[in-house]
Amino acid sequence: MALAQTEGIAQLLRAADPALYVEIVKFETRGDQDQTSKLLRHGGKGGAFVAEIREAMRGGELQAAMHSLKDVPGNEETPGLIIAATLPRDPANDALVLRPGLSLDAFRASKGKGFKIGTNAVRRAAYLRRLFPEATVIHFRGAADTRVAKLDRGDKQRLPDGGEVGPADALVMARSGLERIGMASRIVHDFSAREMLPAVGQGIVAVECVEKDWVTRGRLAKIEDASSRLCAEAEREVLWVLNGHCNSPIAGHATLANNEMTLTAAVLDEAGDRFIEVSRTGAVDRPRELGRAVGLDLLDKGAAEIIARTRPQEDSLLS
Ligand SMILES: NCc1[nH]cc(CCC(=O)O)c1CC(=O)O
Repeated sequence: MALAQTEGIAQLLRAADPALYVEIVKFETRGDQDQTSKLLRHGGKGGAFVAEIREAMRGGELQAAMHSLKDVPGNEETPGLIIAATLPRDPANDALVLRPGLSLDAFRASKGKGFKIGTNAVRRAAYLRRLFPEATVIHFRGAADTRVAKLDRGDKQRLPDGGEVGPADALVMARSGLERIGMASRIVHDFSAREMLPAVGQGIVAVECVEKDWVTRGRLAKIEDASSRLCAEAEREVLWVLNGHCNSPIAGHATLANNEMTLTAAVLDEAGDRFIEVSRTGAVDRPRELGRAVGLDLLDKGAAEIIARTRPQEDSLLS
């Protein structure tokens, strides 16, 4: 998935400047291969590996780095670096994939009863518990293609305590991720924002560079998508207001229409019992203001209480 996203950036850069030489440098993505808590302790998904890439940029070995915006923490300082481009947003929604042989009709008829649904994100797990209280939600690790392969093989998931669970009957993943690995044809249902609000930044690829590298910034400015930047700023402001220390599932999604922005954000508890959602519409050119207002609305409505009650998670908090 990371490679597909990076190739997308390279194509845009080459289209903007045909004379530009673009080389993709692959880092051994321990984050993708081995998503154990060992890595997550360094500060989020693949934290150790992101630090290596940033080091290489600061050292001048690389000019730019690709991130899924969703995986960039909302409260992290990255001195000297800047997100110089946000690419046009891919679909932000989550999607349902079924084990071959299972039908959506059967799933619908059962309302999830008897189904084991795998997902890698606390936000998706919380929404699934709300949507399908009778289904069993199981934590499904691994890179996107690994997760689909595990589903198809009927692999069991090993639990931290040594036990096993599964096999899974279904998976919930980002549509954009499935598209990037060429597996969109496996999607049987796209969740609407009403059913399952996406994670902040989901579907947006961000390009980071050294703040003072004006040559690179100039090149990246040419591939910047203004709408996706506006949405990203509004959504990420919500994270900022909720202060990142939040271990509860948070969702946030902005859309633009008629020169206005509508921002919806939610805080859930893991069990899916408690759920606060807020939506506001505002001026398109003041995304942070809107994000701030929505974040404060969430706090007013009791988000802080949900957040305080959620036990710390080692795993991805925001996805
Ligand atoms: N956490 C991993 C991750 N980071 C970004 C995406 C793809 C979605 C995107 O473009 O934001 C995924 C896969 C997933 O969540 O299923």
